Amino acid sequence: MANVKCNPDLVRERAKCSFDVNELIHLIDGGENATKEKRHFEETIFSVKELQDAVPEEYLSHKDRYENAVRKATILRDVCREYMKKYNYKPNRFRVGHGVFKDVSPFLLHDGMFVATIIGQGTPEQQAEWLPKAENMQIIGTYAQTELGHGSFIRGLETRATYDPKTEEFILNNATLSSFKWWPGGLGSTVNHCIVVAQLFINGKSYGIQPFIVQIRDLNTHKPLPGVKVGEIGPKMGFQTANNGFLGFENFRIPRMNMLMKNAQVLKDGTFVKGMNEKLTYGTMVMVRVGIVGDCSLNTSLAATIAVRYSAVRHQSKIKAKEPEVQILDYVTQQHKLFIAIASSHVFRNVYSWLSKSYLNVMKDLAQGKQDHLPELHATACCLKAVCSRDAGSVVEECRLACGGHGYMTSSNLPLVYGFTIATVTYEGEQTVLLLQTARYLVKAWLAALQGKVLAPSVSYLSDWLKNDNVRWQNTPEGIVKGFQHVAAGKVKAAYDTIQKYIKLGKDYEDAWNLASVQLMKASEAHSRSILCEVSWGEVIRTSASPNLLQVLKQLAQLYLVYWTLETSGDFLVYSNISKDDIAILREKYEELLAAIRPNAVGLVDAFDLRDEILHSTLGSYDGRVYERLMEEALKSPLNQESVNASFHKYLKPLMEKAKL
Ligand SMILES: CCCCCCCCCCCCCCC/C=C/C(=O)SCCNC(=O)CCNC(=O)[C@H](O)C(C)(C)COP(=O)(O)OP(=O)(O)OC[C@H]1O[C@@H](n2cnc3c(N)ncnc32)[C@H](O)[C@@H]1OP(=O)(O)O
Ligand SMILES: Cc1cc2nc3c(=O)[nH]c(=O)nc-3n(C[C@H](O)[C@H](O)[C@H](O)COP(=O)(O)OP(=O)(O)OC[C@H]3O[C@@H](n4cnc5c(N)ncnc54)[C@H](O)[C@@H]3O)c2cc1C
Repeated sequence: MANVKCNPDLVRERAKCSFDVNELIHLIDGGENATKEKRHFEETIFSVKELQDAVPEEYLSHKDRYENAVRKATILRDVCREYMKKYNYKPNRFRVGHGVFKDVSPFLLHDGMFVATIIGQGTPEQQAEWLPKAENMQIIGTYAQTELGHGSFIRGLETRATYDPKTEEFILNNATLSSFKWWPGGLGSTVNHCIVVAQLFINGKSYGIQPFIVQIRDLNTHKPLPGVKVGEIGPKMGFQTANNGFLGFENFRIPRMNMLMKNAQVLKDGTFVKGMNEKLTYGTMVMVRVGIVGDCSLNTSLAATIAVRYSAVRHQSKIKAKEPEVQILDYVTQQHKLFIAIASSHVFRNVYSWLSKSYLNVMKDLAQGKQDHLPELHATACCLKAVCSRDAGSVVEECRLACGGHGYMTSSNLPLVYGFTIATVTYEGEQTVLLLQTARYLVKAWLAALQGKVLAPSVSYLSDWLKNDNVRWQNTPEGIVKGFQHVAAGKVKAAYDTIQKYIKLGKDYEDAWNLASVQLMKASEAHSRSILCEVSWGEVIRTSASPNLLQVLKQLAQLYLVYWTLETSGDFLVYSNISKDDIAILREKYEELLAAIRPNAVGLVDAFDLRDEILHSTLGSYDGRVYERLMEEALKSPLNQESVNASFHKYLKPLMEKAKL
């Protein structure tokens, strides 16, 4: 990239960077070698001509766009397969996926949830049967859980799997419209198999929801099998190429061994054998929620790179009347909009890495029959997924708005990035629903703290606060982290007290919970923010990097802490010992941090190392040829391929002629 002829502003920006951009790239990737491997892989993918679109996708019809996405998905699969064989390298398909599809691959659910559920929910025998076929794409699948009538409340799912001991089969049925599966990615026209989450019935008795692996289309003709009704759900806000679909069954029979039985089993005679914990059936969702935190880091870095580079190139208005128009990045309000995006991406990455380790530890424990840490993992993954996805959506939208009118152009790619980022707020557990899951855990933890019990590490601050809620405020990163814990503890206590108040007024627990649920949700958010602050600050101070880089990483981490303290200063005034003077000091600190980060802004986004092919943006490319690219892309419009459009003769001319009469 270094030899590309760049916009002079970007050249100047790069020259003033105070740290070694390559050092940060290696740090993000996990080492110099990892960067080399990543770049070699990406070079290979993006040099495949067939993966490059001649016409921007947005000009294609819904159908052509889908077919083009499937075409590219299959080529990408082949290239990856060869590459993995040759180099024994497991690539990050999500990163290149943004480049290849711009939007979402119709195989996303195959990779992200179908294969993962076979691994997580299948017995060794079932894995041996299905996994090789799924991994080498002999079968293509998705994860079909949500229905028209139920998504959040999965115990309310209506699809039925009724066991027939005579034939040793399950009979799948969707008797009502609301029971139809609705949303699964790839289901519309791509997949031939599904994980179907259905209510198990044996001898008229319900045994809760269980996962079943179901073939829905003929492998040769791709026709839906008899008894299967399947189709696509139509255009959405984003995810246009994900091929989300609907599905219903009518007396559709599958063999007994198609119930994934790692956790619970149905024996031949219809005996149901309960698993260690029925919530393990929800395991794939926990894994994906962890992954989404990492995805939030990637999505945020895409938007930050586009908006920061554009802001360095774009000149508009003046700060001083007699001086030239400035780069819009010099407006402190612009820095306020954008630097939190850079900082958030680093925070999400660090927290993702921490959360993934917890996830893997809990999986190891579960394999040995230990489930003590599962509730903590579930609670932590829920609130982090909810808050990170919401933050990422807001950050991406702020970056788009920060690009003014050009940010509204599809060719900036910011509308698409927003489309797939904001979807993460809803899928894999709607944000409020997940925050309230964490709130259940927090309320229990609070009760345990009141009883003097030892709490799990992520909530131990509740006990500390109970012992001493009068800690002096300190304007240091550690002091701010403590402050976030005080806010969280104060909010948990207030929500708990509110529940108790309603119970004393004669409400039952469930109604009291609902009445207090705004507070519970806010407590959960505050708990999540305290984890984000504590973990990300902790990771940064433990980072081994050169002094110059470490200084910049600390500035970003501090920016995150100070930004969120100021954003939630009302909470700090209520629940911590912060004073108005402390807030004034933090405001000053915030301005200092923006100024300190300013010279490194372009270097910092360069360090995300997102190739132009991944960014897909007229505004964000490495060379900064913004106006040239905007014009080049505009000229690709089909309306610009003709000097006069047929509508002139058909409609406009007759209209004008009528007006003459
Ligand atoms: C740089 C790296 C990038 C990497 C990127 C990787 C990205 C990966 C992407 C992969 C592909 C992504 C594409 C995805 C597309 C979208 C897919 C989907 O959306 S699939 C459908 C997802 N659906 C949901 O998430 C539904 C949400 N609802 C639920 O999870 C549940 O209904 C509920 C948890 C909200 C409630 O369940 P319910 O049974 O009603 O439980 P209770 O409320 O009664 O709680 C009982 C008890 O159980 C505990 N619990 C609940 N869930 C779990 C769990 N999963 N694990 C452990 N424990 C759980 C809960 O805490 C309660 O405990 P208690 O002690 O009683 O308080
Ligand atoms: C782009 C996209 C891709 C998807 N892909 C898949 C897929 O591949 N497979 C699949 O199975 N599903 C998929 N889904 C479905 C997704 O998982 C659900 O839409 C999601 O879990 C939310 O459920 P819902 O739609 O029922 O929302 P609802 O629960 O109906 O939410 C509507 C409102 O009700 C509120 N609400 C609901 N319950 C409660 C409660 N207990 N307390 C307080 N408030 C509540 C919510 O907070 C929200 O404000 C996808 C969805 C999207 C948008």
